[in-house]
Amino acid sequence: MTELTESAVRAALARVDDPEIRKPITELGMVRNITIADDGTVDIGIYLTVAGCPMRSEISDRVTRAAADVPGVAAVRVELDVMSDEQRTELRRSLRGDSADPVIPFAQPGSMTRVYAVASGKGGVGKSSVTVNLAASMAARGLSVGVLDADIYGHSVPRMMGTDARPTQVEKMIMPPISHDVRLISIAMFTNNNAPVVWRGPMLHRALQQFLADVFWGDLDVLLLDLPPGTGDIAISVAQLIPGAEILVVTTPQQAAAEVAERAGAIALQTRQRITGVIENMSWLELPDGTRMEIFGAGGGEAVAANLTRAMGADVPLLGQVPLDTAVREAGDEGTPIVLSGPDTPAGTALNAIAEKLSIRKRGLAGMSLSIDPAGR
Ligand SMILES: Nc1ncnc2c1ncn2[C@@H]1O[C@H](COP(=O)(O)OP(=O)(O)OP(=O)(O)O)[C@@H](O)[C@H]1O
Repeated sequence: MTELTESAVRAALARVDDPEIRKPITELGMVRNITIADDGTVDIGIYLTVAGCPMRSEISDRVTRAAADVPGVAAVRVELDVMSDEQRTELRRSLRGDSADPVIPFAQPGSMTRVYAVASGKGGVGKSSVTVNLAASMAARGLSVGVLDADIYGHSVPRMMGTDARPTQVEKMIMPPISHDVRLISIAMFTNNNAPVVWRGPMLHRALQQFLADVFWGDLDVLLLDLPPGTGDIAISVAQLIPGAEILVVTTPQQAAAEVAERAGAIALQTRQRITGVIENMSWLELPDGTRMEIFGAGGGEAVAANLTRAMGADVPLLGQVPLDTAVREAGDEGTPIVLSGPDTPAGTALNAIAEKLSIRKRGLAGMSLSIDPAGR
């Protein structure tokens, strides 16, 4: 029988990731001590990043499971401790580098993250529903995905993703809750009891900047921004803060919605941002006999795509049409997006197909930026 050693237990713990930071706890300085008794009982001391860490029982379970698997271990006891200020500073430094001022990682040259700003001309067209479904679908495809809910007027993303978790703060870093494998930050997480937020342009700009810079997003393949409806200041802020962000326009087939969506897109002309495409939502309702009832008319998405193509002088495709389906709303209310809870429904299929078109990693096989890009950027 092989002898039970501290290094064997440590090797097992190296496979335990912190649930929020998603890096091995051994690399994060979270293992305080490993003590092995003669009878095979292993005592493990673990440093939590903050007292009252919401993940404490999850971390304790993961550590117990990993250690229990080591041959020769008879029992595992985990003692939770909390990092000192110095340890937290050290952790922040190891994750963030030494820079005193947090920077927006997505605005740095060579950033590997594709940033999609989801915009619509008016409210209620399903922008948030589209955002959470694209995010969940891309994450299910193995991409590392984040969502920033910047829709201060109707921050519905946490509910649609089924989480009411609050972010943990380590030093000045905000750890986003993770739901359906998507890292999530919403203004709703920073307000009391869903109180409406009345913020003017400069405050919004500051909030957005903070969420982009202070949140520990990790190495994202894709970040989706759920913007407030309209062509307001926030679209300009996005362009200033992340010049490489691309725009996805969500509209309904209704002509009026199409007109406002176009205005939302027109701002991209001024800010020189790329419009990746148009998504038409609420396109039709499928009746039990299989016929389609076009409740909001027809052709809006096609018209917006054609007009934006003309205005931008570059192809702006209609990426897909998502039918009206009560299952979309129910899935949102229940906190599991339809792409996961009903992937074979017409709406789930349409949203998954759009997500597939957008799931293009910037990073190459060696983690380096490729000089060619299938989407022609
Ligand atoms: N394809 C669809 N079928 C059925 N219901 C839908 C569909 N898309 C969205 N909905 C429902 O419509 C309502 C509005 O959607 P959502 O909140 O996503 O819109 P929004 O454009 O983000 O609105 P706002 O920006 O004003 O908050 C929600 O109740 C949502 O569940």
